Amino acid sequence: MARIELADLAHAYRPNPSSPADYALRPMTMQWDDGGAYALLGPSGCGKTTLLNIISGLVRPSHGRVLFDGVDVTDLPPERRNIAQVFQFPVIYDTMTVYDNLAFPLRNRGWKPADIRMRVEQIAAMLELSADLRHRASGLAVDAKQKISLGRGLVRPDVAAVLFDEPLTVIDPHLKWLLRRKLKEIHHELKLSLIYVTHDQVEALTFADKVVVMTQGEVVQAGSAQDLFEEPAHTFVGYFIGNPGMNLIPCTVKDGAAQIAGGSVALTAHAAEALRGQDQATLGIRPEYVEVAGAGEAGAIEASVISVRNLGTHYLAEFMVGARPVAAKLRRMSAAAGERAWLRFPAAHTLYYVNDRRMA
Ligand SMILES: Nc1ncnc2c1ncn2[C@@H]1O[C@H](COP(=O)(O)OP(=O)(O)OP(=O)(O)O)[C@@H](O)[C@H]1O
Repeated sequence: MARIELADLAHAYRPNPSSPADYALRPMTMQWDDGGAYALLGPSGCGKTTLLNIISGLVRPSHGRVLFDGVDVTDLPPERRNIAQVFQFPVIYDTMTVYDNLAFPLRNRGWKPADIRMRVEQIAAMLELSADLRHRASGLAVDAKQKISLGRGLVRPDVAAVLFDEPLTVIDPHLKWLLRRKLKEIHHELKLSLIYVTHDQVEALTFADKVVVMTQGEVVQAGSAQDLFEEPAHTFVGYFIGNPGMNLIPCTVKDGAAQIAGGSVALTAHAAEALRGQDQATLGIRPEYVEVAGAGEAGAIEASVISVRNLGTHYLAEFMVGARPVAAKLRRMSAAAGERAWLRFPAAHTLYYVNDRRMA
């Protein structure tokens, strides 16, 4: 296992990039700790696969360096980087048995047959493939084949890291859920460094200890599920994580308050200090923390109720505050669509952004 550092890394597929939009990856410096379980999360086209391929050596970055345990590997080809990579679709030898598929990476490195047997049986048991070890891979369903691919990625204990690029795409939803949990258990047991690429927030948040969120070629936050939920560092993290995502409401900063559509939300001393010198900001609050106040209550914002849905465990209500929609998840909801309501944004859960970055 290795600590992976990306030092001032950037990548453009086109020659002579001149504007930020020409880069598939914008300049980044970051570190992936030895033994960590990471997810790389972001929408299609944000640069996840490019970043993964730069770590494995399939793509050479146009700027910056890649270091494994402090050693510069930027110019090393994939086969000399000691990385295992699992792709979206199974990459296995159809004519071999499941056992031989799993044993292949170990035989290649000259392991003794008895050691191979022990390791293959351990990995097969973890992935519930033990009963299939003697079967030819060609006869198996696609999800069993993908389990073999996962096994081949995990079988070598000496790799710098195992990289997964959307590995559960071909797996049916129920098995997907089980395999995600399994991969997490395997991570705790084998202590491998894992980087798991996905565009699915549930997949990322259930698998990883640390989720690295990307948008438009940029890493905008790396943190635990709780960090991303409670304190999104960037408006993109706010609305991408959560269902529905964070409410983001433009406001005017004036007289110690955030002014929105005729109402005002008092700033804490910390927020007032952080927003000093700004006259415009964006107020962010998750639907989980929006509260309904009494009519005309001090500090409450007037809104119109657009829709209310009873989802069994809670109500999902949509309001309009001025021209902005605001979603709320509420335990109780007495107002109906078309009526007025007053909303309260508790200071402890109200964040402020300027140019998409969190200030307070
Ligand atoms: N070989 C290539 N040549 C030119 N442009 C590329 C190449 N590969 C990717 N790109 C571009 O780089 C950007 C990032 O692509 P990348 O595949 O890394 O994103 P991604 O987040 O992995 O997306 P997806 O989830 O759809 O695979 C996209 O604009 C894509 O069109």
